[in-house]
Amino acid sequence: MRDRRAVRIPAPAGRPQFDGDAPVVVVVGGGIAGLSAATLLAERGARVVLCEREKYLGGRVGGWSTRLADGSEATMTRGFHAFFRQYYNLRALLKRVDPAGRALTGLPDYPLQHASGHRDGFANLPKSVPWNALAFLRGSPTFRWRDLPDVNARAALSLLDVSVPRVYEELDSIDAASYLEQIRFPEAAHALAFEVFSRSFFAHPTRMSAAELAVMFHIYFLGSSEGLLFDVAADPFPHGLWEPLRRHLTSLGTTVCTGVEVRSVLPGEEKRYSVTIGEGAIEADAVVLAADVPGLRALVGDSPSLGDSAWRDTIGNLQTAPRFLVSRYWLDRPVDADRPGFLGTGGHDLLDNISVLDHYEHEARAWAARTGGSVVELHGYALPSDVDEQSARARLWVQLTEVYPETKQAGVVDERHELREDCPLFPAGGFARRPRVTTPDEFLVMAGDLVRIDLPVALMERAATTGFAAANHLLSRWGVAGTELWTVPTEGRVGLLRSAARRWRTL
Ligand SMILES: Cc1cc2nc3c(=O)[nH]c(=O)nc-3n(C[C@H](O)[C@H](O)[C@H](O)COP(=O)(O)OP(=O)(O)OC[C@H]3O[C@@H](n4cnc5c(N)ncnc54)[C@H](O)[C@@H]3O)c2cc1C
Repeated sequence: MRDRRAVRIPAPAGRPQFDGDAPVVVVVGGGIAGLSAATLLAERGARVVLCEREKYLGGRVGGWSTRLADGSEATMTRGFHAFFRQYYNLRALLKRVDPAGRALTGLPDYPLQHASGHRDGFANLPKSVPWNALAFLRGSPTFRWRDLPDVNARAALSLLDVSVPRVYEELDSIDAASYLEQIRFPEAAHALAFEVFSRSFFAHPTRMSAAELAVMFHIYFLGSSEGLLFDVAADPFPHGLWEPLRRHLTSLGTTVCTGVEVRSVLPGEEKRYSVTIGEGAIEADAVVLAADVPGLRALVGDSPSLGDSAWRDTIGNLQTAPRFLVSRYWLDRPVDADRPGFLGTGGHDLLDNISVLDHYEHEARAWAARTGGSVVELHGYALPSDVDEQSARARLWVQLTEVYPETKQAGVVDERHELREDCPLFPAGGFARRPRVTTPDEFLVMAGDLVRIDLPVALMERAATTGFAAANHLLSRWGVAGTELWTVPTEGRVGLLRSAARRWRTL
């Protein structure tokens, strides 16, 4: 159930559908942002062409078939994803093809384990703020009451009064590491809760905006009653999520093209744009750019008449976070039965989390039941530039054996590794320069987790929210109704804490 204080942004008004005047819209990118935009536009009757460079949909949440050394067919994916309960807009997208909510399944907790042995969790906390935070503090071995006098209350209070977008004015100029130092949280707490968060943005805290970290804190701690509990995909992403959505789109008349790269968007002859796709071109009335950072930079670079020079500079200056490695192992024996489906890890050299897929995903569970083995995935984010792929793989494996010692004896049936560098970086001072949903061209819009929208949403939910917002913008240009959006409250929800923070701010 949605937080009762969640905020509804009403749908832009208009006629319910296009009637005989449907425009052609090309959506560039078949990740969550592109799929959200394409779905809403197609549902309103636009003639949508969705173009995705990879052979699969889902972007960074995509997956593909692979044959393992033992002859089994398996699905490799871009890696474990947590679908938090406050991802209202993403869930609205998935509901189109999964009305009963079977595609996602809950994990009981979000356990975090530090190399020193401390372990925290978020299960069984009260739902209301601030009792959830107080109960967490009471039960946490990492946050000890006796450490609290050392905390810089003034700096920490700004976390209690996060208001979006104001928090970007207050904190975007400093990086997350400096901010964490100002707060002076106990070291283990700092490493566990906050570095884990900032690394979930694929960046080391020194390279990430403190405002982005504070927004995460708001979304998952004090801003929403859903907290840090999440669901995972019960089936590999393509089977459970994206192929059903592809069928939904096709049934609405959308042309879904995978394995094709959009190379440029140029002025059209009969319509506003001519979109170059592979060797051909399509004339379009509007374009949604829902590509990742490298794709956007290349596409805009090859589309000289698109936007204006300030906007083109913004796109040209977008940065990606450092490389990250996802390693999946099919092992010849199980891990201990009490290992959680997902474990966040802190204080290790490269390892950020471990998931045991056969503990929650049907396909992996079937493979494990058939072979007596297990399927384990390791993530290492923000890899240092001097670490090559081979040594990153080796170090992640060693760290797995330290956290789950039973894997020392395991034989590897097969393994797959994905080393990528395609997540956006949100550096300190970068907020004002982020691209927005609207662009200097009225019928060119943007969507994606890199796109600025002044709501407390992040990652997959930012992708879905900006995707719907981009479609809303185009639809309202044509006088057609859009969709409502939802978000967790845009500011701290406990009046007392908010006024304390404000008082400190004015001192
Ligand atoms: C390992 C990993 C773990 C993650 N874990 C979580 C998590 O637990 N929770 C969470 O909320 N988020 C998580 N994320 C982040 C999440 O995956 C992203 O926020 C989200 O998927 C972004 O969606 P998007 O549509 O904005 O971009 P993308 O998924 O990157 O989609 C952009 C698409 O555009 C395509 N493209 C680019 N250029 C072109 C072109 N010229 N022509 C055609 N197509 C093009 C790309 O191939 C890509 O498919 C994780 C990411 C990774 C990598």
